Amino acid sequence: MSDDDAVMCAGLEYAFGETRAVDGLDLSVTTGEVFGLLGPNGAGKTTAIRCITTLLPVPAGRIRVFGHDAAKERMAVRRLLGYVPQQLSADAGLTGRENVALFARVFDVPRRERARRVAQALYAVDLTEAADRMARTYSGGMIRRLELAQALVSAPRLLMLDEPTIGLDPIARTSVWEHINAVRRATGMTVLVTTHHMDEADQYCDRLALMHRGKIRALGTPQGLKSELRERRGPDDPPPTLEDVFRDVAGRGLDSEGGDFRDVRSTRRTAARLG
Ligand SMILES: Nc1ncnc2c1ncn2[C@@H]1O[C@H](COP(=O)(O)OP(=O)(O)OP(=O)(O)O)[C@@H](O)[C@H]1O
Repeated sequence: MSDDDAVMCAGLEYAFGETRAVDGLDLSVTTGEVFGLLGPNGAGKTTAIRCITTLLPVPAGRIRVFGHDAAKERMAVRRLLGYVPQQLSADAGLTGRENVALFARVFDVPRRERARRVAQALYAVDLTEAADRMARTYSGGMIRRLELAQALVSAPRLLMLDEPTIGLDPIARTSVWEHINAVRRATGMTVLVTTHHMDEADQYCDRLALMHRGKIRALGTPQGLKSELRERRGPDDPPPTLEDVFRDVAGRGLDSEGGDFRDVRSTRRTAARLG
């Protein structure tokens, strides 16, 4: 761990009453990588992400973002990051451009640069043509890309995405990832993402942490995690998938509880807000 890391968490704890949502989390995210945080529902991923964004206080342990202490330098940390939460963050009654402009104001993008930066962010997610339409007319994939533009307008060094592709069809999922990667190539931005989709974690993340009951249980590259399990199981077994790695760590599969309900819940939440 070093202060050059984009994110460093040491001994992080966070409890809701009796529930120890994050329970001694040690984590470091290297500058420039796409880091995936995987885990079943309730593993503590969202809570950890919200502590790193400074939306939740840090009751025990330490978090540094590009060397800045999240407990003592909250504003410095906030200026460095863009955050796309699980919940809908776009306003249906505004156009795409107005939604992004709102974030530009909130994140203090200098007034004279705002129009250009808003247009740039919309262009980066392929929403230039739809920019002046009401967000309520957008598809689910377009809304997610709009939320990405909202997070990108402040030119963050660290982009944090909580389940960015939940409820999207495979084409829209690929499109969201292609836009994330294009911005990353252009800017060198670091990405910290939570996902339930093992195929996405495998394909798009440089490194993964498997989180279970508030702690990291396994850490490595997708290939490294699979190879390590293969070595333990022996060459006669079929080559393990990431799902197998997860089952080995957590005692059950990532998709074995609640996935469908979460998708429905998330989709309904989106529909209710935009409808
Ligand atoms: N506001 C809250 N009040 C009480 N308990 C909470 C609250 N938010 C989360 N929890 C609990 O903390 C634990 C961790 O939840 P968290 O949302 O961080 O997990 P997660 O890994 O992000 O799960 P999911 O994939 O469902 O979002 C769970 O047991 C959850 O029920």
